[in-house]
Amino acid sequence: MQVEETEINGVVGLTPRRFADDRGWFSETWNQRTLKDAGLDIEFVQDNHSFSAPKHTVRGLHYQSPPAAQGKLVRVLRGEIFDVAVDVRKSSPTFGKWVGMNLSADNGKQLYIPTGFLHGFVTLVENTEVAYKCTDFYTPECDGGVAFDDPDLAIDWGIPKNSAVLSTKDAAAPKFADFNSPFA
Ligand SMILES: Cc1cn([C@H]2C[C@H](O)[C@@H](COP(=O)(O)OP(=O)(O)O[C@H]3O[C@@H](C)C(=O)[C@@H](O)[C@H]3O)O2)c(=O)[nH]c1=O
Repeated sequence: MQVEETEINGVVGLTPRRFADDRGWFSETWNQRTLKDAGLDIEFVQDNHSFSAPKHTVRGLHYQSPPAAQGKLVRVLRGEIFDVAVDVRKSSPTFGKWVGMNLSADNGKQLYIPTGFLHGFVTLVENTEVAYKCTDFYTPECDGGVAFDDPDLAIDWGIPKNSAVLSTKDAAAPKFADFNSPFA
């Protein structure tokens, strides 16, 4: 397991080893003990899988408030995404800053995003499937969002202006300035 720190404390890139042979390859995509040894002592309770048909589908930026805050371990089963985490921990020196990583079926990379972050991704190719493990259950009453293209966040999604494909909910998401972070 290759562990890659990012510019934001707590957000970590992980690349599990792939054992190649004539058939293809084998990889442990999640091993609690290996991650504990790497400093990530996490318990997951829910696995999610989403499929996005159009290229440039943006899902995010999303969060669940405490007591249902979710840490997420994200990877791509088919296609490619640019995965983004925005630090919204009020006491963090990097509050409001974002970090992004290309995750693809080919590169096998994973991004761990702890609680206290907004999370979103853009698909870079058609028919992209994303899988992620969560540390708490889906709790709609704690669900919230912030506009992915908020100028205050200035996230470089790497896609042409106005090309994002959004859900109705995400298209109406509040501004970052109107978001009162629930994360201490
Ligand atoms: C997230 C989620 C959604 N749903 C349902 C609610 C709704 O009817 C349908 C689609 O939900 P959404 O539009 O919220 O799905 P989506 O926009 O894919 O939301 C996800 O985006 C990424 C970026 C995340 O980080 C996730 O935590 C989650 O917020 O699925 C569940 O049943 N369980 C879940 O865990």
